[in-house]
Amino acid sequence: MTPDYTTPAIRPRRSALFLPASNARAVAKARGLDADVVILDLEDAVVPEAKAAAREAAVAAVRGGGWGNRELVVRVNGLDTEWAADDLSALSGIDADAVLLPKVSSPDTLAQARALLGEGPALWAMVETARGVLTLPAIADAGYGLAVLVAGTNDLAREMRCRPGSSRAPLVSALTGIVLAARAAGLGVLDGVCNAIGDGDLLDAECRQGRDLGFDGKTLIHPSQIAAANTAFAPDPEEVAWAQRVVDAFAQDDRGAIRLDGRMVERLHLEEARRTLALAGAVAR
Ligand SMILES: CC(C)(COP(=O)(O)OP(=O)(O)OC[C@H]1O[C@@H](n2cnc3c(N)ncnc32)[C@H](O)[C@@H]1OP(=O)(O)O)[C@@H](O)C(=O)NCCC(=O)NCCSC(=O)C[C@H](O)C(=O)O
Ligand SMILES: [Mg+2]
Repeated sequence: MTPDYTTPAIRPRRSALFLPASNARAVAKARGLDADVVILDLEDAVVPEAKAAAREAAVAAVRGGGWGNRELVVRVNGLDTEWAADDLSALSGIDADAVLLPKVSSPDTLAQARALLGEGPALWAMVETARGVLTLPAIADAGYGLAVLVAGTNDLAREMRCRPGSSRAPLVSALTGIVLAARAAGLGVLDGVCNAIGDGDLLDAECRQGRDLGFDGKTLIHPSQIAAANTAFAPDPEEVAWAQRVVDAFAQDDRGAIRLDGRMVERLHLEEARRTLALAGAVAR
């Protein structure tokens, strides 16, 4: 039977922390951090001379356990590089939650990766090439155990030759496209990284923007960024209180649309409210 890689229950993915798999100190530290997802990187954060050692370290880190409820993901090198086949075969059959593929520009990349990986971890795909953005529906619908799309804003900005600035305006249409493709295919979706370590205002603004665009969470590069993402991508107390009021109101009134606090509320809002409560409950757990 083909494994079901989609996530039936709500799984918070507010914060997804990248770290080089070659950095033993960071790997040890990550086991105690409050990130929902830890991504051990074999790609851009690891220099060519360290690729083999990083791969061994990633496998050892997965096998070593101690990750608690965090989702553990390994980002492999691009399928067109000399390292990808070894990365994927080393990860086949081990207990990572997912393998993150960089620079996915077509469904073929997912097919090739799945063939090398065999059954096992889900696939997550980075959308960070112009071609990848233009091919989004086919990628998102391709199957092969694809569970999450991840925006790669650094590579995308480089390819587009745009200047995102603090508003990220030049990237917004691509970010929206990534969210739309993920939602249409029932996938999770994560925003790109904020490179400015120590600029709390910029990080907060990017987190709010990502949340408002519809992302589930944000990829991060430093432990100091986790708290901001965890706060921004969790329902706040007012949202939770409103969601509970919507659920309670529909329990008393079975019409399709009702009036609550001077606003029209429909059954679609009830679904949304139930999701908010489920996410808040999952975060609390
Ligand atoms: C960016 C860094 C290189 C900064 O490193 P450094 O200045 O050494 O950090 P600190 O001195 O502030 O570190 C303090 C302690 O925290 C640990 N640490 C640092 N970063 C991490 C981390 N990401 N995860 C876990 N722990 C971390 C340090 O080890 C220190 O610990 P201790 O000594 O015990 O106190 C560095 O932060 C870093 O390497 N970040 C991750 C870089 C990375 O993975 N990049 C690739 C992914 S992003 C990407 O590729 C984007 C995408 O593809 C796109 O195209 O957009
Ligand atoms: Mg990238």
